Amino acid sequence: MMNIQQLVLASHNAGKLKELQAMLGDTVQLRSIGEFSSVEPEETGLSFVENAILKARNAARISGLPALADDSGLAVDFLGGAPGIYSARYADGKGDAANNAKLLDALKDVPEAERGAQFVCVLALVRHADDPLPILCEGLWHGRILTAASGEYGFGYDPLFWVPETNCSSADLAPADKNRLSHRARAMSLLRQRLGLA
Ligand SMILES: O=c1nc[nH]c2c1ncn2[C@H]1C[C@H](O)[C@@H](COP(=O)(O)OP(=O)(O)OP(=O)(O)O)O1
Ligand SMILES: [Mg+2]
Repeated sequence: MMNIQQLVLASHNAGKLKELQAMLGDTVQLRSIGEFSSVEPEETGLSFVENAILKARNAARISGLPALADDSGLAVDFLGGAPGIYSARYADGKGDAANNAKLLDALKDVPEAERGAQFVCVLALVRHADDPLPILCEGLWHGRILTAASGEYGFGYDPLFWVPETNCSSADLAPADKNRLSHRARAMSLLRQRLGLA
């Protein structure tokens, strides 16, 4: 459908770059937007889709390359879907450790049966900054929020996300296993199909 050898990844998150590049293999080279600019666009959208498109357009504009963006987050049932699109900013930009501490606190004394959550990932690919037809793919990953952190791999909320199918946290999973099961893996599998790479 589209022949892309080089894509700029519209993300300043090294964890995403690593995972997405591993999923794409070596037919597509992902270049980080960090090579072109250190300014992060404000994520003003009200949905994962809007923020993914906004980040992709911004990266395509800055780099002159086709751009892929990943907007993702954690939607917790007990919190009505929060932090959702605000996951990265949950503890006011103080980073992953503060986000995780705030989440544990928000779910203090909440019983296991009410600790359901899903990771959400939307990938948006634009051929150029003004592309009128971005390619959009989404993936969900269902799990539960643990009562204490576990695991060393991954990034973000991984130490708190219990994965039922493997009976461990997503930070306990070896990277190759997370990259087969995750919300990002599901979205990327759809994107590969759309691009004729599957
Ligand atoms: O597989 C994951 N494992 C653990 N945590 C995750 C995952 N996927 C997303 N997350 C969390 C990290 C961050 O708190 C938020 C994404 O926020 P999001 O704005 O999409 O990414 P970001 O600001 O880190 O980088 P950027 O916007 O430059 O791509 O959800
Ligand atoms: Mg962000």
